[in-house]
Amino acid sequence: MGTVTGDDRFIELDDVEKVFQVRRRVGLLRRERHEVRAVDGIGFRVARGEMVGYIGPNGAGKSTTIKMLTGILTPSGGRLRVAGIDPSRERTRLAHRIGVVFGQRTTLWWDLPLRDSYRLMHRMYRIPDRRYRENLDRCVELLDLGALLEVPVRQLSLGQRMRGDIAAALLHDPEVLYLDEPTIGLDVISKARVRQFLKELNAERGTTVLLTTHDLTDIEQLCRRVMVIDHGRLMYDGSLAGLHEAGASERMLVIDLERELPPIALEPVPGVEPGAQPVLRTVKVEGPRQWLAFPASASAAPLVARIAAAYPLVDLSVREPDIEAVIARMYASGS
Ligand SMILES: Nc1ncnc2c1ncn2[C@@H]1O[C@H](COP(=O)(O)OP(=O)(O)OP(=O)(O)O)[C@@H](O)[C@H]1O
Repeated sequence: MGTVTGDDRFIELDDVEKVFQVRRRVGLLRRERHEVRAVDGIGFRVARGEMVGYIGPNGAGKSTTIKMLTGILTPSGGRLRVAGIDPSRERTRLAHRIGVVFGQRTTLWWDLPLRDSYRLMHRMYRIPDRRYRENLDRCVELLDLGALLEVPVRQLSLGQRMRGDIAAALLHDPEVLYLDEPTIGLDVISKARVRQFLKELNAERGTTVLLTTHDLTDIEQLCRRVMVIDHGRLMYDGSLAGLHEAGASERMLVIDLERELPPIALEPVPGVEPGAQPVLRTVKVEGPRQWLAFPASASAAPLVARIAAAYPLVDLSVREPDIEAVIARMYASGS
């Protein structure tokens, strides 16, 4: 078995830094060296079996962190361990214990049918036959890959390819899975399927998951804990509700009524303190459609039920605030 390590610090970073030396052109001929501190002194622990969101604006240092965790990049400073292993020193040994999915790139062979890519991985990772077959069968079933196995990867849609990539990352039973934007560009149904699969994986196998995303719904549905990074530093580590509170952010109900009506206004719920009731704020009314903002930390379901009881509701959706907006408000409120 692998290196023994405390389960509460399965992933461990202490004051980790990554500094890139870049040359920048100054004027026509001169080039100047300067430093980019992509990761600037980050420390955190992730326990075995946790599912953690790792979010932040573009260029914050997320991918650089993940690359250090996989051993692709060596930290410039600090200490980093995954399952007790120093990734950059023992990258190959670690590779047998981790899985990585980059939403924007594929690890599959472009010209080969999915099944052949998996066969290659079977050999590359020296996965025991039985384990390989069991894992493949399970992924094929849960990710609905049956009809796609003989299709060359280049002919797959983005959502199909992503499911194919997730299966590829799991064939060797990794203990840790790093997901970099796993639902980017997917339609609603594919997103739901990927999220459901990850939830089951985590619940059944106890796989530790570190998830980078710009989609707050991913976090909301999958992660009890979220870390926010910006300019290479950890800005927040806690629950999503806590993040919403820190950012005082709002979600939006988009309501389609049967006909055009004045802005929706709800009667207060009897017996509940006025201060404890979520406040609905009308943002826009356009014909029978209304946009209503409510505090992101409040639950949407009771609000929807109250609206449905009082108004002729035809359709509705809940829009999440985007991560950049939440983080911007977090700064503004001085957290
Ligand atoms: N190989 C490199 N050489 C020089 N600078 C780099 C390199 N890789 C990343 N950077 C810089 O480091 C910073 C952090 O980049 P990183 O890719 O980690 O951000 P990110 O949070 O993953 O962003 P995104 O959400 O856009 O993927 C950026 O300023 C980026 O330009």
